[in-house]
Amino acid sequence: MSQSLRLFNHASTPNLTFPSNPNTKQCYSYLPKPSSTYNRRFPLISIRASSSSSDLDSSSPLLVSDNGKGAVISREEEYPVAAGSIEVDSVTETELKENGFRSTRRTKLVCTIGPSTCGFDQLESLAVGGMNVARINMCHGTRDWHRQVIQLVRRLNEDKGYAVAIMMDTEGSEIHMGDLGGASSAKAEDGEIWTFSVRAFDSTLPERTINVNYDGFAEDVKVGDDLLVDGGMVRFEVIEKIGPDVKCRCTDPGLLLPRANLTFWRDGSLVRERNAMLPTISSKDWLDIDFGIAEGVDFIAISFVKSAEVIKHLKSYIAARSRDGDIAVIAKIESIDSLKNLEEIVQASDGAMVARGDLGAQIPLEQVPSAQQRIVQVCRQLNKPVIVASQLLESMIEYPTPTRAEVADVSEAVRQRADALMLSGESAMGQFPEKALAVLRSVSLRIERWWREEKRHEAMELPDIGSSFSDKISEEICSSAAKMGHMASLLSRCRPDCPIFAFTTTTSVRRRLNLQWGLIPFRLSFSDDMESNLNKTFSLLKARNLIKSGDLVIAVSDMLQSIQVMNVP
Ligand SMILES: Nc1ncnc2c1ncn2[C@@H]1O[C@H](COP(=O)(O)OP(=O)(O)O)[C@@H](O)[C@H]1O
Ligand SMILES: C=C(OP(=O)(O)O)C(=O)O
Ligand SMILES: [K+]
Ligand SMILES: [Mg+2]
Repeated sequence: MSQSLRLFNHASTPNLTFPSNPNTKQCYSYLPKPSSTYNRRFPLISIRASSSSSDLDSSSPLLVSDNGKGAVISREEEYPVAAGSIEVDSVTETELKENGFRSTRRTKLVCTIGPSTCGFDQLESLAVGGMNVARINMCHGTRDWHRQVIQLVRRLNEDKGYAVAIMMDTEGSEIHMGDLGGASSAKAEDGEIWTFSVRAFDSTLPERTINVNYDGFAEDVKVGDDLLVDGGMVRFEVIEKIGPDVKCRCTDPGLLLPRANLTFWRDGSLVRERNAMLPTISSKDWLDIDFGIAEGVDFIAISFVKSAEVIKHLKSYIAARSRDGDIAVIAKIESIDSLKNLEEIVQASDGAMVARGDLGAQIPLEQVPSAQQRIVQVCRQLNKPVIVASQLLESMIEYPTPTRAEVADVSEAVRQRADALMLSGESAMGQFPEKALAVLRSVSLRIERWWREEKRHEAMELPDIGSSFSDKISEEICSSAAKMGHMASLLSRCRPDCPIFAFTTTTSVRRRLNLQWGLIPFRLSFSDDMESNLNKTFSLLKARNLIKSGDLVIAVSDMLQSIQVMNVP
């Protein structure tokens, strides 16, 4: 039987019990006895495994389990896991078997799905290549198109054993161009005169004419303003206004893409008075959100968030409408206001995205890297998953290899320990979606391996975040479990130098956990008896060759408010 060490279990001991085994490391923190019955909202097992008890080094794997951040969720579609079975992503299982625990990828990958990747086989290739979350961007395509993608991802999960989550990204109500009358792009040359118009054109667009989605556009711009397409990819100067038409001269030539974002600048600053009056969630966005709720997406990302209020409003809207209120809301940080109100926005959200595309159109480009670093740090402090997005591998839309600069950018995001990296055009409409994904994967793995080799376990001062007493206890339990292996961990937040196995009873929670750094979600059924849950988990993992007898593990359970160190029986 396992040499089991019970550090604390209030169910059987009134206070802290110190271990009698002299070989175990003496590094526990005092855990006060909870005053009330223990909190069942967060059944949590954290198991840290290594080959022998003397091998408690920081790079050995940590397995964690979490049943979501709220009540145990049951969906109508939810089906019990067959007794004696455990569900894990088939790609992860293969990786675990082939490479062992230590080399599992910690950084998660999000792919935007578009014309290049919307077929079943293409989606499957992305899943095989490590896609954890599929993003659909409601700026483009019809709801029917998006529904089709959602259904294909579902089928992929069901038929082939993946747990790819779906993120729906709203259009938001910023100013953008129309869809170029069906053309995939248009080239604007230096000195050319183009017309930006709010008129509705019933047939084809006149030559060098761009439709603008915002009625107040022609009133708001002034002659002399700079008009930036996509944050400066193409630049125009406003030279004349004729009713609904605004004539502009191209000053920086480039490719115009359908529905590209437009900003205008006056005397070196962004003009944003009008934008401030547009609602963050437009009426079209609300329809898309209803669609997302009806389709049961896992995440809704909100564009151009300005304040925490809109997030709170959306969260209560979702809670009232979704069957189980389990759609996570991701705040996209891509405006000056979102940077100003960053902490409160992140606090109100279930996660954030560093949406560098639009962010770079609203603040000077050279400020984007420091903004990214701050957003990633704030998210980690507040324990919210964070995605770094846009232009990570932009050149791979056209070319099969990335630039050195792009690889350096991806490395930096991984090094910052962002939870996830995202592909946009590279996977949506690029020529090499799978290659781009492979670059994200291999760069992530390389940096993560380098940490292990160099033993760079970055410890960050993390503030207490639990508000309730039992949350605080959970936090204590996790950090003391982490300290035993000289590594940081309040679960994923501590970015421990080991994978974290997350056990849940719920399919949707399993998919949502997929966004978080280092978490490998499993689904199995739990009983009320934690001891037998653990034993069952061990035997299922052993049967799948994912752990073996003798592996040393630390099991953290906030169902029992306990930590146990034991060898796998
Ligand atoms: N559902 C879709 N249908 C058609 N094209 C799409 C779709 N999703 C994305 N794209 C294409 O991929 C590009 C990059 O995607 P993304 O970065 O999400 O959007 P945007 O460039 O509008 O911010 C888009 O500009 C568009 O050309
Ligand atoms: C991710 C972003 O948002 P979208 O692609 O919807 O513009 C961005 O602006 O970087
Ligand atoms: K969007
Ligand atoms: Mg954006």
